[in-house]
Amino acid sequence: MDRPVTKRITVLTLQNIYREKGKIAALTCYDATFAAVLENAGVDILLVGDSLGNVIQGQASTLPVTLDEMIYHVCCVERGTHSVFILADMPFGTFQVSPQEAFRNAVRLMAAGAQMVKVEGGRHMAETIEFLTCRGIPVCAHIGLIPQSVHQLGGYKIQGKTPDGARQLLEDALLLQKAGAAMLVMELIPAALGEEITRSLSIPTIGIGAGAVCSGQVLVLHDMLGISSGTLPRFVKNFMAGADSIQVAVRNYVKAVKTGEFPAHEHMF
Ligand SMILES: Nc1nc(=O)c2c([nH]1)NC[C@@H]1CN(c3ccc(C(=O)N[C@@H](CCC(=O)O)C(=O)O)cc3)CN21
Ligand SMILES: CC(C)C(=O)C(=O)O
Ligand SMILES: [Mg+2]
Repeated sequence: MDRPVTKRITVLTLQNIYREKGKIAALTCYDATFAAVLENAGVDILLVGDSLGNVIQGQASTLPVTLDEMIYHVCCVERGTHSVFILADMPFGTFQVSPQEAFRNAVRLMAAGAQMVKVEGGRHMAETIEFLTCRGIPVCAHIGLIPQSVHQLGGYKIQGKTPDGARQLLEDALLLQKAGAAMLVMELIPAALGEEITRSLSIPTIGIGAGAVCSGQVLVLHDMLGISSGTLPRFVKNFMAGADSIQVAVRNYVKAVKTGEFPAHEHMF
């Protein structure tokens, strides 16, 4: 017999958690050992994020990360796990030129073991999201602070602060859902806007600095383990404080997300 296509949590499992109003706990992950720890601790989604440029490679931004590097880390995470859902970032420059080029590049991440790809950007990504979705590749959209545009945004600043900015982000979210996005990451936006977008959509929203009323939360693994260098964004909580192992810290994160205890007021804007 063939190797089973997946014994994993699927996009349907995520939709079920969402429909039953449960919370989705996601963390970034880049290697097989952490992947096994996170899977055993009950994390629902492992995001192989291009934040690996920062935390693995020591880069100043996510911009230098290549598709081949992303593929290598997706393979590592896939090998370390058997049940968790694997989401992979499309790195800078691999999906912006055309829907066709985005499809070719997304295929390589899916072949490496990703179950969904994530693309940064608002309404201008709608055509690409529709192109991929219609051809069998589930897509997670990512709006708000989009780190690949850091040089355009002028820093890692909160987005959607003005009434006009907030309205545009809500419109983006609705257009990306209409284009077929299966999920939406919202990064660094006011909590009230995160709530408004979450209530306006019928797909799960995953927040990072987007307040408590999201369908789920994500953090960079190294940030929540308290081992990242430099000053951390306010939305980060160190779950190693008061935990005596990484396993316990990750379990506490999953519990805190599922109960709605994280994020608390001090992690919001
Ligand atoms: N380790 C790590 N964690 C991340 O969350 C992360 C990365 N790397 N690399 C890519 C981007 C960059 N991110 C960042 C970086 C800095 C802030 C930050 O300092 N934000 C300020 C907000 C400033 C404002 O109010 O506008 C903060 O206080 O949180 C936020 C997100 C998120 N992503
Ligand atoms: C912070 C999350 C959402 C991400 O895109 C990444 O880790 O690259
Ligand atoms: Mg990313």
